Amino acid sequence: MRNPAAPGAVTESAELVLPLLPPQDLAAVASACRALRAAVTGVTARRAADAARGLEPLPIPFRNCVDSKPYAYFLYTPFSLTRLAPGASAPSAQPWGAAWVRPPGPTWPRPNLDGFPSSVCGCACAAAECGGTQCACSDADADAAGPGFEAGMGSLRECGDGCACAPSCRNRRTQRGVAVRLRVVRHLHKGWGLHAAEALGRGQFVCEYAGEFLTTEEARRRQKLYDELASGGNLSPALIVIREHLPSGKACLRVNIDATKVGNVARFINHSCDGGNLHPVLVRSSGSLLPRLCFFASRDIVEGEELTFSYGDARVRPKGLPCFCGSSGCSGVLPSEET
Ligand SMILES: C[S@@+](CC[C@H](N)C(=O)[O-])C[C@H]1O[C@@H](n2cnc3c(N)ncnc32)[C@H](O)[C@@H]1O
Repeated sequence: MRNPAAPGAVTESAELVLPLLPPQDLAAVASACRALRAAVTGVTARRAADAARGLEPLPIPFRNCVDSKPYAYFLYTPFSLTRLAPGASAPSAQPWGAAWVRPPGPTWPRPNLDGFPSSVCGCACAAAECGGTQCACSDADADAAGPGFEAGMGSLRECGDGCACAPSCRNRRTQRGVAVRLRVVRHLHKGWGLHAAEALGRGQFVCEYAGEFLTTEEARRRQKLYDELASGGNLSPALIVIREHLPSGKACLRVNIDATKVGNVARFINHSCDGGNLHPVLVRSSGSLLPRLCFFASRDIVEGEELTFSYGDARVRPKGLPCFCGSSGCSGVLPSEET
C-alpha cells in the first residue's frame, strides 16, 4: 500500500480535490508545499485553457495580456437551469481543471426546462424533413432568411422535446452548444469579453445565454445585491431580463436569466452602445413553455473581433457605471438592468 505521506500520494489526492476549489482556496493550498504548488499550477493552466470545462463541443480559452488573472471563476452550464422554487439554490461546486480528460461535447444533461408535458406538441417528421412546409415546427420566415436582423429582439421556432426528430435535426440549430471558435479576452476597463477566434458569417448561430431562470421576485432580490457589489467594483453581474411586448407596448412575457454564478460563455458578452455585432433572438422549442435567448452574428465578423450586443437604453437609468464600448455613438453610461 502507498504511504499516504509520500509526495506521489499527495499529488494524487490533490488531483481529486483541487478541481473542486475556488481560486482563493487554491491559492491557500499552493502555499502549503512545493508538490501542492505544482498541482495548483496544473489546475490553473487547465482552467485557463477552457472556460467551458469540456462541456461544449470546442474549448473556449482565456487570454489575458492586461493583468495577472488567469481565468474567471463560475459554474458552467451549457443549458439554462430552472431555479423557480423560492429559496432554491444553485449547485455550489463543480470540478474544473482536473488532469483527467472529459469526452468532448456537452455531458450536462439537458433538462426539460419547465416540466411541461412535452408529448403535447411537436412534429413527427424524420430528421431530414424538419423545418419544411410539412413540419409542425416550421418557421417559414426563418427557414427562408434566418432569424431576421431588424432592430430589437428576433424570434425563431425550433423542434424540441415534444418532437420525434433526433438532436441532429436541422431545425435545432441552437441546441448543440457552442460550435464556433471563441475566446475570452481580458480588457483594461471592461473586465473579460467574448471574442471570435475564427471568422463568423452573418446569420451564424454563436451561443445561447444560459444561466438560472429566476422568478421576478428572486431577480429583484439578486439585482439589488449585485448593484451594491458592482458599484464597489467587486462583481460583474450577468442578470438579464427579457421582455416581450404586445403591439400596445404592454409587456406580455418576462424572462429573467442569471448567469452570474452559474452560466455559459455568454456571461462574458459586453455591451456596445451601437448595438454591437450580435443579434438577440428568442427561440421557442416545441414542447417547452420557456423561450431561450440565443445570439446570432448580425453581420460578418472577423477573427479576433469582440462580440457585443446592446444591453438596453442607458437613458432609462442614467446613473449607471461608465461605458467603455468605444463606439462612436457611446452614451458614456452602461445601461443597467431595471428589474
Ligand atoms: C455580463 S457581464 C460581461 C462580462 C464582464 N466584463 C466580466 O468580466 O465578467 C456585464 C459587466 O461587464 C462590464 N461591462 C460590460 N460592457 C461594458 C462596457 N461597454 N463598458 C464597461 N464595462 C462593461 C460591466 O462591469 C458589466 O456589469
